[in-house]
Amino acid sequence: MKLDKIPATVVTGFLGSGKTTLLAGILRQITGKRIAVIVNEFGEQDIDSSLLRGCALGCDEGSEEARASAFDEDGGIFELANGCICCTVEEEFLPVMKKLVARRDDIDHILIETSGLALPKPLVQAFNWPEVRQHCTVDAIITVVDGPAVAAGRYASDVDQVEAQRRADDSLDHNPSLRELLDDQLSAADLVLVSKSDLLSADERQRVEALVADKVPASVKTLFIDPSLADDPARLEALMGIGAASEEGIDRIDNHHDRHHAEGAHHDHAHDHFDGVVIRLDEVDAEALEARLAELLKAHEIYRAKGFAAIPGKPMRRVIQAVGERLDGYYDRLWAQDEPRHTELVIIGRSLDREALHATLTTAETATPA
Ligand SMILES: Nc1nc2c(ncn2[C@@H]2O[C@H](COP(=O)(O)OP(=O)(O)OP(=O)(O)O)[C@@H](O)[C@H]2O)c(=O)[nH]1
Repeated sequence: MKLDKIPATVVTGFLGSGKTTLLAGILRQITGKRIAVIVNEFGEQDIDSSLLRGCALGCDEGSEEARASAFDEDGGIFELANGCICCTVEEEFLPVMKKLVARRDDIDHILIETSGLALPKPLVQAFNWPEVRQHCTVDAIITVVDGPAVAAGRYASDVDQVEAQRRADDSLDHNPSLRELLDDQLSAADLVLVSKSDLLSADERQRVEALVADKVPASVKTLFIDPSLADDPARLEALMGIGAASEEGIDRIDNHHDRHHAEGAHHDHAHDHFDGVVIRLDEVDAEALEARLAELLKAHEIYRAKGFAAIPGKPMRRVIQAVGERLDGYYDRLWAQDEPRHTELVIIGRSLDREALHATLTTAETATPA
């Protein structure tokens, strides 16, 4: 039986901002991970779920069996089509989460795409319900911002779309303006992805960057993405926090970093370049580690940190994950008898200085290695 919690990534962002494109890219690329997807259609008649369907739990042939055993009826995609997810948390979202919790041995990660009109906070609060909290954890709230729409000032003025959607569905209790929605979605964000950066000029990019920076704290980072990100599974997976706390995930990032630097890689993608480093430490003080991580998240261009820690006197290892202002830790499993008790963290970001990060984190170690 699984002792660790299933991480859930919430992807929010306004209508048409690129949430489904991002999720479909992830589901197409990621292999060997069993991913359940909750998608909140809200008046769109199945479009998003049909795009995603067939990709959940992997698109490759090898996953067919896993799909059949884990999600007989639904293929891994759970549609919440009866209204905006934040207005129907109790009736719609919780029952699906309970269903997933019951099948937790078959699920590695949950991806949730909210409707473009949803306010993410009520959804996140639902993770505090006892049945859900015990087995699931919010990995990150990722807010997708439509770069060209923000650059063109559409969020400030175009309230008509919201009105039209609201009239189309009685269960939408709130009536936010686009500006309010953007503010709310940004204030909940642990990480902001600005989509369609391939369509932005340098000036527009700066405008969007300034607008977002004005609304999020220093720890919450903004990354510009375009469709080419979908061709880069290692970094896409790392960015989304999928599998990064596993030994295998850590090795992949480590190898990718070393190869990348050995090749002196040059990227001219429209999306921001980002990379991962692995930090290895001995036993650490849990509080000190979290405090050091919080400092680093503010001071460096870190998109997320994930891994596990050995805490003195604790027979179980502690999973650590940090993104934006979200810093979580929980004990997931016993250290095996022949397993060395050590701490390993993957840090994903831009222009990362491994030595500097190590120098800060090593102060959380409780004993100097022999
Ligand atoms: N040029 C460009 N187009 C993009 C990008 N991401 C998404 N799109 C396009 O933007 C449109 C909307 O994308 P979706 O992924 O459906 O957006 P969404 O946020 O899921 O939309 P809703 O489900 O309506 O809320 C589609 O036509 C995509 O092909 C991008 O990075 N660059």
